[in-house]
This record gives sequence, structure tokens and C-alpha cells, in this order.
Amino acid sequence: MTESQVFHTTCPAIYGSAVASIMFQVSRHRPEKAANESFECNSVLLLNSIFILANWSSQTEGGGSHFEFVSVCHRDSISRNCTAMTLSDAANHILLNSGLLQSRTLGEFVLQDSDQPLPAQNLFSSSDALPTIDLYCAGAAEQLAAACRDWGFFQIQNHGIPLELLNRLRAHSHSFFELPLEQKERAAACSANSFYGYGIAKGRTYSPNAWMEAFHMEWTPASQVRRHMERIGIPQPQFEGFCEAVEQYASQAEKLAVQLMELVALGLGLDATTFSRHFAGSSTSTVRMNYYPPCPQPSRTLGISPHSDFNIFTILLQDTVAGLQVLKDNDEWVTVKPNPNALVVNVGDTLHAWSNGRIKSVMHRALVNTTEPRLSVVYFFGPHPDTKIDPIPALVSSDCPLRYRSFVYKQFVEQILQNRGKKVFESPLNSLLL
Ligand SMILES: O=C(O)CCC(=O)C(=O)O
Ligand SMILES: [Fe+2]
Repeated sequence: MTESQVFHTTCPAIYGSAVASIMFQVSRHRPEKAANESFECNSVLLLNSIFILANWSSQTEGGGSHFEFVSVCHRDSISRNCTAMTLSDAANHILLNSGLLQSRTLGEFVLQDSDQPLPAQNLFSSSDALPTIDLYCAGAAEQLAAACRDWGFFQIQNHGIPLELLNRLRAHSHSFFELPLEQKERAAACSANSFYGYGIAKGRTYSPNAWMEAFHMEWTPASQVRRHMERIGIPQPQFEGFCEAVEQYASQAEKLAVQLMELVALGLGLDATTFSRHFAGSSTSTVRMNYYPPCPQPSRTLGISPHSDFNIFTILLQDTVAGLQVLKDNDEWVTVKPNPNALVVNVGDTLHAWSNGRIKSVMHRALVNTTEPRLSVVYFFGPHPDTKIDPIPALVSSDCPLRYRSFVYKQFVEQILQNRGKKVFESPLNSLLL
């Protein structure tokens, strides 16, 4: 029933010379079509694959266009299963398989000039300027508070999480993203409203065509790592290894987050438990693996567009590839130099408001590059959903008057989720200003 042919095509609009020629094999469901009909590569989208809508103009069909949807593995540029579809089928296929909102239009997923400010090419020089703090040094509390005030970001070394665990987690995360797309998609988010599972990053903070894939797993109130991984179907030793690495890491990161809250409280001149006593063994935290495949035109897209995190602290593990950038003083993007022994920590909007703005959550983004995939494993730490956040009275003074209203964490998050999908980021903190 099908006829297989090999085509050479170019994608000048999207990839320029970087993918000068993609060889792909098209299986057509209508063998009777004219031999001289040509295919034109029309649009491209990627997760771990490049999706191509091949535009087939057929005179025999009354001059109308017919679209065929072809999925091509971008690493080796050799096609896998190719199915003929209509344009809307193809769009639906992309939406469903990416775990994305079905209501969106295809155009939003096609790589194109972004409406976000794009990076200049020279921004990849890494900076040593971001403070690196030894968690057990004398003065760690003061250094942490100063870094939270001046940068909203810092790296920590001597953090107590063994390097062996960090390396194991990095290795398992890489292996996960190297699985075939079809397999990863078995853990795709179950509904358009879910953030969890495999897919591209969603939410108000990310560009809809972010050059990345992600695997997001709930950690509290109960770990959902195994539930997601069971759907993937990998051999038992790999399954166990992956789940154990994530569970051990998340458990240690949770303790670290509490320790950081206590040190920062001390550094701000407060009682150590000012923030942490509101947690009493309960938090809202998740783990997300972000993976940024090499990109032929890194200046035309971003891995993650500028955003701040809405939680308390984010603890981020990088590998050796740079890409994370922090907006310093609302003015200059600084690249965080990868340090395999260190963890990158940033203040979230909730802690910002809780401290009455004494410490700050800042915008950050991720760049992509042409040659190497980049990985980050992120632990997002937030309070229990019912926690009421009141700016700490001791941090209100005549030279720092009360700036934020009190709020319940889950209402703050709900409001952020309602605003998701907005293309230009607006800080959720604005809605809390008095
Ligand atoms: O991958 C990175 O370096 C940044 C990730 C990030 O900002 C996020 O997931 O919120
Ligand atoms: Fe972030």
C-alpha cells in the first residue's frame, strides 16, 4: 500500500547551512500520485526530533495543497516512521505528543524569530562574578544573605550532597533524554493542564517554542518519579538506578533548602527558624530535568526565555556546558560558569516577598549552542500550598517600608498558572505590590 522514496531537501528558512541536507524517507499512502510531484520542507519543530511538514502540491488533486507529516530523528538525520496526514492531523499529532495545549495553533511551535529579546552571540563567555559560597565556612550566613540581596543567585560548594550522587544523577538524566522520542512520550503529561511528565516546558515563563525538552516530576507530598518512569518501560536495573538517583537527590536537596532558609534568616539578622518553622516537614517541591539539544541557529531561539521562579529556593545542578544566564542589576546578562561540584541556587518570588524585598528573585534564562547538548536538573522548593506568607515585620522599617501584601501560596501559584502562555514575562511580584 505504501511507496517509499528517499528525498534530499534543504531547510533554508529554518536551519540555513547547519542542516544543509536532510535525508528522509517518506512513506506515502497514495502510490498512484504523479511521479513529478515535489516535496518542500515547510516547517520545523523539535523536541528530540525534527518534525517536518512536507508540503505536497498535487495538480491531480485540483491544485490544493496536501500536507504530509514526517518525523525525522535530528541526531542522525534519518527518518523513522512516516505517516501521511492532513495538516490539522499533523498539528494535533504534535500537540498531543508533546503534551502541549491542544488549543494552540501550529505556528506557535515552529521555530521563528522570537518576540523575546534574543541573545547576542558573544554572551557565552562565562563569568566568575557570581558568588560561590562554601556552606560550612565562617560567615556563610552573611555571605548567603549578601548574595541573595545583590544577585538573587549564587553557587554553593561544600553543600553536603556527594559528588558521586550528582554524577550518577547527571548520567541517568542524560540516558533518559537519549531514549527514543517515542519511548519518552509514553510519560507525556496526561492532560493539557498538567505540568508533570515528559514534554516541552510549559507555563507562563517559557517561550512556546523553547528549544528544550523536560521531564518534570512531583516530589511532595509524595514522589511520583516511579509512576512516571513506569510508563517509559526501561529495563529494571536502569529503572531502579534512575528512580534512586532522583529520590536520593531530591531528599538531600530538600534538607539543603531548609538549611539555606535558616542560614539566610540568620544572615538577615533574624531567628534561624523564621522561615523554616512554617514548613514543619511539609513543602511543595518538584524535580525537573531540562535538556537543551544542540541548535543550528542559537541566535534565533532560547532554551528558556527570561523568567523568575515563583517558589522559595531553586537548586540547580548543571553539567559542564554553559547556558544559564542571570540578569544582574536589571541590566546585564551574566553566564553562570559551570562547576560540576557546585550547585546553583536562586531566590524565588515567594521568598522575595516574604523578606519584604530585602532579598530578591531575579530574571534568568537559558541559551543554547550549536554543538553540545546541555542538561540541568532543577529542584524547586516551595511552601505547603496553604501557607500564608506575610512579609516579616522585622524586615519592615522606615527605610524599607512594607512593600507586599500577604498572600496564600496556592492562590499566588494559581494566579500565575492562569497567566501562563503570555509571551512577555511580567513578574508575578507586581500583583503583590501594595
Ligand atoms: O536550565 C537552566 O539552566 C535554567 C532552568 C530554569 O531556569 C528553570 O527550569 O526554571
Ligand atoms: Fe528558572
